[in-house]
Amino acid sequence: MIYTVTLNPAVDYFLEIDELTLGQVNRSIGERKAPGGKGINVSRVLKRLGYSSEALGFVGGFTGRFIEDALHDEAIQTNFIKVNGDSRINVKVHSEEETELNGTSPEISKEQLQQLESQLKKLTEGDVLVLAGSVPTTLSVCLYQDMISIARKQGAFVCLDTSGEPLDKAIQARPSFIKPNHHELGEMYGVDIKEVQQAIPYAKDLVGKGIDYVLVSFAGEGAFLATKEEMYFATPPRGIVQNSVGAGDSTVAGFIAAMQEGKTDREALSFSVAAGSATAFSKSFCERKEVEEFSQTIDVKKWEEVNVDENL
Ligand SMILES: Nc1ncnc2c1ncn2[C@@H]1O[C@H](COP(=O)(O)OP(=O)(O)OP(=O)(O)O)[C@@H](O)[C@H]1O
Ligand SMILES: O=P(O)(O)OC[C@@]1(O)O[C@H](CO)[C@@H](O)[C@@H]1O
Repeated sequence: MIYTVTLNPAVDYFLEIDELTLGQVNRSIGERKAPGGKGINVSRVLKRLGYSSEALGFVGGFTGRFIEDALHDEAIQTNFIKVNGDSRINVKVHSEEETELNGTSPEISKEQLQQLESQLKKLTEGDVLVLAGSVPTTLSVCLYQDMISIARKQGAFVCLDTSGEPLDKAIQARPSFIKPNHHELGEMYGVDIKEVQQAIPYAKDLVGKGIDYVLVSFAGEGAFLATKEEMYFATPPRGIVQNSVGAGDSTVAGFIAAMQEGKTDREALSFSVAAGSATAFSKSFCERKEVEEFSQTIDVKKWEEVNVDENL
């Protein structure tokens, strides 16, 4: 079974605004609401790719009910732990640029955290656990690290997509797969990564630390996958970005779907990038058909075959 954990789910409130002006009343010309948070997005994209998963994490209040109902409407199983406060509302403004306003988490008690721990202790060999999104500031930065240790002990394959201190700590517990973007990778090593080739030694270092798959994404510039055996680079398709919210989560979901299908590492990278780009080019999330079509057109090379001057 695939489980996704979102510690801090959200109602994503998308507003389209012609020209956003700070300090003024801005009126939207279009809006929509969706259940959000990175783990939840992974569950939603997995569903579109043909895979069931169970969404775990903490929800509360009227926003929490909206999140659960919306997921059930999409036939996604949930087993959320209920908290007293309201789940946050994250505002995503689409104007000349994309601007995101993300809220904080409702309070989560020790008992509620213990319930999550009990859920993880029920994982079994062959399960996939996805830990994605920020850790609420009231919780320990070591939370993901602790969760990974439990899940790995149970024999689960653990995918992690987070940033900052929780990511630094979590690496020590050796997740099976991580997907930092180039800024997040740079942050881990205290460097500013501007070009793909700069990221290579850091990705290799992470593989050396025992992470089986390190997928580094560079938005429209490409993505590479480092494993013990090989390093592949994929050039994403070209298109018009409609909405980048959830593109990274789609990349994670694409990788998990590819693994479930027994695809090779090269194919898995192409499928993940296809899913990320198909989401970036759509108003909402990718659909399986377009991911398959993009995946056929994506050029994946072994890193040593990449001509940096020609390809980057
Ligand atoms: N301009 C673009 N053109 C094509 N594909 C894109 C573009 N931007 C993002 N993508 C796709 O989305 C994937 C993830 O993008 P990115 O590197 O920005 O990750 P991220 O920062 O985790 O994403 P997010 O914006 O969801 O947080 C890329 O690997 C690529 O497949
Ligand atoms: O505040 P976090 O947990 O870092 O990110 C939350 C979030 O911005 O990430 C998703 C897109 O990846 C959105 O659905 C959600 O609002």
